[in-house]
Amino acid sequence: METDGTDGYVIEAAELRRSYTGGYEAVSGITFSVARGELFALLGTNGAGKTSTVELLEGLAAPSAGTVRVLGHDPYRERAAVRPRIGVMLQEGGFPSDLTVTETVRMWAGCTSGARPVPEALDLVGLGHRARVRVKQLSGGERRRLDLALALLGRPEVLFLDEPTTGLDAEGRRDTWELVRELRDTGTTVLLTTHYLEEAETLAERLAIMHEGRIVTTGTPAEVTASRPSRIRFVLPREVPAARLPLALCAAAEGQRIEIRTHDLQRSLGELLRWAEESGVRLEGLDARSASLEEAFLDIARSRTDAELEGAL
Ligand SMILES: Nc1ncnc2c1ncn2[C@@H]1O[C@H](COP(=O)(O)OP(=O)(O)OP(=O)(O)O)[C@@H](O)[C@H]1O
Repeated sequence: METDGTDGYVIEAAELRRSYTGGYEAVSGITFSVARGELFALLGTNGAGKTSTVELLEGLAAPSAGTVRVLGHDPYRERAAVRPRIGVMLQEGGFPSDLTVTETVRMWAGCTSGARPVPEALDLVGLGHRARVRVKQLSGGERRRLDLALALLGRPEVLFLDEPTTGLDAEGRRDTWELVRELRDTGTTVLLTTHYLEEAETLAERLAIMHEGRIVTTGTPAEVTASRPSRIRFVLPREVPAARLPLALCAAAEGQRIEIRTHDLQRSLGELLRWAEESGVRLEGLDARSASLEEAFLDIARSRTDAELEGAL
């Protein structure tokens, strides 16, 4: 394997910016790095700038400012050095739809150095049984898998997956997760963008959440969720007003529906259950859960918007 000259980081972005014609800045100075063999997820609200960022990393466009290195090279200026070592799964592959699955992969293999045998690539993504089918007859999920087969064809050291499981059913999604994990376990570095927070929570070792062109938070999934509150929800019986809840439990009430947000789930839940027991109150639909990435994400999107609103006043 070639040395990357990067002290273990195979992707490095520093103060990266990207402006489109007309001056709109979609990426506004982001800095992050991905270590060899790491699975890093880039998350964000719609239009946050994820695809614009990934295209810079893939060398499909040049940044308007800042630097990007992939495997120690500038992926735009030194494309010839980088391209054979990366695999790219775009959001929409766009294949000639009259070709069969095998013909499509074979055609792609012709442009890929050291390509895997076609049957191996198809088996990897669970498309072996569809080898003779024309691309136009594939389902949306099967097309996504064909996209993935093409990205994996050259046994890439760095794999870019842009929304890899969009359109896949639950089983297909889990199969793809399994495959992505196997690739990571064999040393492939993976940069993933996704709208599915569960996907990022399950797969990513580290992640960054983007909002309006900036990275708002970054860390391991546990670090990103750690600062967020856990929550307890339940419905009080009609005859018990929310005001009767213990003062220490800071709760939001919508009629009889109660939501408690807490940084000490065990203590708050214990206190609530003791009170309910002593008062003989039944808590309907009781649900207690630790902060998830989804809540962290929503919190970030909301608080940023609130902060911006306050700033604008
Ligand atoms: N070619 C372009 N010209 C002008 N603006 C663009 C272009 N491509 C994207 N944008 C704008 O840049 C911003 C970021 O888009 P981008 O596709 O990178 O976001 P994203 O995070 O990938 O969004 P999504 O999750 O919706 O796919 C958006 O406001 C988008 O409208």
